[in-house]
Amino acid sequence: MMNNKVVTITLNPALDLTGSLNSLNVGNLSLVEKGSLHPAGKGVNVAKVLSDLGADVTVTGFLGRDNEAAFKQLFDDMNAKDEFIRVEGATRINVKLVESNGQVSDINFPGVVVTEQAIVEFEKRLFELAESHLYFVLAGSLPQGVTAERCANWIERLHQLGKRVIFDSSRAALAAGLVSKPWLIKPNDEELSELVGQPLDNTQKCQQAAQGLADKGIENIVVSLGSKGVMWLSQSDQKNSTWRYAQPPKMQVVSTVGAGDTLVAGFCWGYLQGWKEEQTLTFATALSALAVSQVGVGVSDLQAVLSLQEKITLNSPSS
Ligand SMILES: Nc1ncnc2c1ncn2[C@@H]1O[C@H](COP(=O)(O)OP(=O)(O)OP(=O)(O)O)[C@@H](O)[C@H]1O
Ligand SMILES: O=P(O)(O)OC[C@@]1(O)O[C@H](CO)[C@@H](O)[C@@H]1O
Repeated sequence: MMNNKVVTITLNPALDLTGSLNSLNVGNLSLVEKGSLHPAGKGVNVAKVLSDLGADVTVTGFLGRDNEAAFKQLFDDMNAKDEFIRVEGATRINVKLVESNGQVSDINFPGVVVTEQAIVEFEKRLFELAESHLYFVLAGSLPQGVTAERCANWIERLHQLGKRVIFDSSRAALAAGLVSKPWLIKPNDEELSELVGQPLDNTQKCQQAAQGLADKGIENIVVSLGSKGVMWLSQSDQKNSTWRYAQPPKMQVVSTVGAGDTLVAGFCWGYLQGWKEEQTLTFATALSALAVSQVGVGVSDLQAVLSLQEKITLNSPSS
């Protein structure tokens, strides 16, 4: 059955201030050639891509009251239902400096302070949304005031309600959230390496690390490998696990910011559409590969994604 509805949760959104420059001179003057400021944050980026693809999106999390206008405008443009809890202060501004060789320096700020009262309000809203939704994408870092354990508890409760939680976070939040059995996680290779506490310098090691997580009861482990593509371990039960590896062609990189969020959105869309796994993987890989040729996220040309999808190579990871 086709299901178009999804909730994205961004506990710590951001306005991204992106500057393109020839090269960054750390500790010295750098001249930005072109700049833009746009509403973002991992869950918001996922929502934007899903909405461009045609999903019925509801967005929630915590948003600072002082600078909400750009977010409200984006949600209106996306036709998304705005269920963000408003909190005192301003949503953070994260700085992204993109050099002409494609290298990105991310300077991420801590974000607003969330009170206990706002958290209680958020919980109420989240579980109301669970009455009418199956898919939840929880993406990004935690603001001050929200502990990794609290976040893990939300995943656990959604899991117990039979919801499909797609979880993309890092550091302590990722480690705590894993215990709550999200339905799909998408670490990049560095995050996976940090999680298992060892370098993952070849595919086999990546595979072993992902298998260890699957053994703990996570059905889908998607490991993003930047320009090298995507490895996916899907395990519907202990006996049936499948490894797939998709590689994109070489792309002209403008900015990689949001590529991971676009990949998450592609996976979610494939599931919402009821596609077979290979179709979902090649589509999501093409979608994210194309995303690196632009600043910000969004799908402006679906035909270009479908053409690129035909150029995605599928292998088993050990080959
Ligand atoms: N240079 C590239 N060329 C082609 N595809 C790319 C490139 N960089 C990223 N991608 C695609 O985007 C996906 C996600 O990228 P990456 O592994 O960098 O995620 P990430 O580290 O979570 O990104 P971010 O946090 O910046 O959004 C990759 O798996 C790949 O499909
Ligand atoms: O602090 P987090 O939530 O880990 O990351 C936030 C962020 O870097 O992620 C997005 C790109 O993935 C950006 O839009 C945003 O600034």
